[in-house]
Amino acid sequence: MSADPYNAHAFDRCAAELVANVRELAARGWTPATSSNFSMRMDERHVAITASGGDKGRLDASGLMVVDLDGAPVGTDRRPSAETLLHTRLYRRFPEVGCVLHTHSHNQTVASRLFAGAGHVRLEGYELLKAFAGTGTHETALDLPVLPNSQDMVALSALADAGLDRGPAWGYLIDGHGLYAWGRDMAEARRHLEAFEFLLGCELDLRRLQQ
Ligand SMILES: CSC[C@@H](O)[C@@H](O)C(=O)COP(=O)(O)O
Ligand SMILES: [Zn+2]
Repeated sequence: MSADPYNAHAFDRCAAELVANVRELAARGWTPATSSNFSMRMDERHVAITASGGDKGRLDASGLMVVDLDGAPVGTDRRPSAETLLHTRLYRRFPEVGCVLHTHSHNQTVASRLFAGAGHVRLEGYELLKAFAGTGTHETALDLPVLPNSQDMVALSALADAGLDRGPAWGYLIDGHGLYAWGRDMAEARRHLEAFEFLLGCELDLRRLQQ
């Protein structure tokens, strides 16, 4: 545990935004069985993140804590999300990223299995691609990476980081696991998460209908 001081107001601001949004995402069934984790950047050294375990549909500020960019708890002995390093790696790599959202929806999990062999899901020709920051037309393609799952977060976060060298992305899937999506703030991260969820649902339906 680090004692590195942080601004309590910054934590309260992030906590309020996280609690409201996480509960809404949980109400959609995207966080089954205590799965999923969520974070927001507080400042250049601190991140507010969900503690490990707990029903995300009942999240309140007591289910949130502070970690540094190495994933070490700050000012508490509580256990942060088991997947904290996947969050902090993104905050380290992209100074502009302000929010990381990880969910385990049915669509995300099925798509991660279906497209694991290809290593990505190609999302192409959809109007909703314009939901992704920097995309102004449907006449484009976005490859959502699919990574192999692992319980070794050091290895998995390094793999995710290497995958991002291949091109810009606002998210990745993990095989049999779920989706990570991020953005400059909560509103953008949530827009990206919702767009991925919708587009993955479209891809799954198309495959069913094309059988
Ligand atoms: C309850 S199974 C899901 C977990 O293994 C994990 O993938 C997850 O998303 C939640 O872990 P957590 O440690 O609560 O952040
Ligand atoms: Zn998970």
